[in-house]
Amino acid sequence: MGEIKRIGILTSGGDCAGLNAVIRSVVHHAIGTYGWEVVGIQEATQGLMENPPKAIALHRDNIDHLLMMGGTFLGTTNKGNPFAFPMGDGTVKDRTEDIIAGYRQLGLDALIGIGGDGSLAILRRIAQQGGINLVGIPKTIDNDVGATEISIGFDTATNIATEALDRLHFTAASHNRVMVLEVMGRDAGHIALAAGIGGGADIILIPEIPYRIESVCNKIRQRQAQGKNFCLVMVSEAVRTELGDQVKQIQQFGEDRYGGIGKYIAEQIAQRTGAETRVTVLGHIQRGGIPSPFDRLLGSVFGVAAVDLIAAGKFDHMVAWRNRQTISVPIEEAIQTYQTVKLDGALVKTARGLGICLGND
Ligand SMILES: Nc1ncnc2c1ncn2[C@@H]1O[C@H](COP(=O)(O)OP(=O)(O)O)[C@@H](O)[C@H]1O
Ligand SMILES: O=P(O)(O)OC[C@H]1O[C@](O)(COP(=O)(O)O)[C@@H](O)[C@@H]1O
Ligand SMILES: [Mg+2]
Repeated sequence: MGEIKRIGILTSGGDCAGLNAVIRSVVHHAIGTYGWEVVGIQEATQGLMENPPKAIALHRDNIDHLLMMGGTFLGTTNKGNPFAFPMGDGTVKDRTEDIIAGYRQLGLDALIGIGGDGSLAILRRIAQQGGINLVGIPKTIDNDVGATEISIGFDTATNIATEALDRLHFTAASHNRVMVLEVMGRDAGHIALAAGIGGGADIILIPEIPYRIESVCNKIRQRQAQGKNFCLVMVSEAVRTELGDQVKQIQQFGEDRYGGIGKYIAEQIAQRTGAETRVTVLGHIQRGGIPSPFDRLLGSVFGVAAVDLIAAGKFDHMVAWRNRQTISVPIEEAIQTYQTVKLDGALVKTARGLGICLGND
């Protein structure tokens, strides 16, 4: 391995709280401990495609405010597949060589990629083709990256979803309404389950557990019989209709986005129970805002660990959190084991123990 002098860092996929804390941590450790230079690549692979590549030098004197800043000040992308990149004239082009050329032009010896399953798979493929020394850091509010117990952004998103449920609680009780809260998470129900338990939901629907709408309605009737005329229903965005149809919104660039299942569930409840229902779609509120103390901590921990992996020459690995410590795992292992909610796991048992309806009772 050649001597490391200059490393790049980029954020990829959906933004989340805690990304800036990672960047700050990398800059401090790489410069302060190892004396390397650090280059911040803007807008992930899209910044590397440009000529000259979009990047800025990062120094220790202008990063202190980053710890408590949401989003990613480097920018990110979660659209425009680089292997079939839309060129604007209706054609698509494999931009891998352009991205590798951008990396070379910046004179980098290694690259830290902060991303989720999709980003890490993309970055790994490019790194293998270009001989790039890649180290990964897991981030995503969805917490669906395998091989790590937790990723950057999940804690903040869960806090926000919990707070939303707290707020809905009072207005639900005041008006005797069934309040449905739809949260993000893609195909994993981690946010819904964790925030649903933390916020005292009566019903939690996640994509991993097929539900019957009558089971949901029975829970509402049961509460009514106990004199509780309001109900809090947490629904994860990728939950399907009872017939198994996926509710999606097609957006720009032909990309599918989940959204709308909360409305379907609320309508079904209203029709079958006569209850007055309202729907809140939490949306990108979950991704924004100030990082929680835990995400700042995890970001700091992962940043230092990733720099140490580069120093040790342990490339094609991702830092991970397991059993109260940081470890490194092959990126391949992380992207091959998409992490959904375990049906026999502690949180499902907890929800059932609390009498929360998961839709299949
Ligand atoms: N460099 C990239 N260019 C275009 N799309 C990307 C890029 N990185 C990730 N994506 C897309 O963004 C979406 C989310 O990526 P992912 O990495 O899973 O996000 P996260 O990293 O937040 O989990 C996926 O559909 C993925 O294909
Ligand atoms: O910001 P967009 O493009 O609307 O994407 C929304 C999606 O991104 C997320 O917020 C985060 O997903 P990733 O971490 O995989 O990017 C999902 O929960 C949600 O389905
Ligand atoms: Mg993802």
